[in-house]
Amino acid sequence: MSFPYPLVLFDLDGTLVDSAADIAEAVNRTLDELGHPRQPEATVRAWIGLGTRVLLDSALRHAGSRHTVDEEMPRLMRHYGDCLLLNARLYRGTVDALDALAADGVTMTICTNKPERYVRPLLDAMGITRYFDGIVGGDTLPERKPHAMPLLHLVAMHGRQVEECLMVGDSEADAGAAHAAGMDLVLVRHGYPRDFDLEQAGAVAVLDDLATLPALSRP
Ligand SMILES: O=C(O)COP(=O)(O)O
Ligand SMILES: [Mg+2]
Repeated sequence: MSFPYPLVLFDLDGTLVDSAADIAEAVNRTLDELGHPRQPEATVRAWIGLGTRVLLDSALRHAGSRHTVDEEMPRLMRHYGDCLLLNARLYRGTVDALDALAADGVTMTICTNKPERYVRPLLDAMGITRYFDGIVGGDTLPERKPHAMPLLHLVAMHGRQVEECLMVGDSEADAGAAHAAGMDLVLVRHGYPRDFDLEQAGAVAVLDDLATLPALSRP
């Protein structure tokens, strides 16, 4: 193996899959049904990354809604499932990176804040399920990113030490979780980073294209 980390934890939305248009459509169908104005995708992108409760809470607050997250989660989840595969696509370089790492013997997992039941259907539709050995979603464990728990769960599942593992993500949640776990971090520039300076996040690399990931060397 030439890649310096035998276990890689990939974030999903904004890192491997460009899913913002579908998430925005799910939010907009929800807002529409509640009588609130639809929002541009650019606005919704800033609400992605901390899980679907934060997504809905952000949308309802932005709309000045009297509806609550607890009441309206089932509505959002219905639309989320309906919209999951409308426009989703892999980022350029994703398959190249996964192929090269797999050929090198690297074990790969998914560590996402997306609800777990939507993760595998999305991976299946993108044709990349076979690369991953272990999936943790935003509702799999009691804590989600930026907590360290989902990362440490995957590390333990594979019997690895944190020092042997790399988190690859796009957002503050990924950076926060990696730092909390004491894990090295790579960030991509093509995702949904909210109010967050990728260059100042303590990443070992910030990539324009995932295809360059397999050439990463350790700091
Ligand atoms: O669902 C979210 O909030 C974001 O999902 P991610 O962790 O794959 O970026
Ligand atoms: Mg992400």
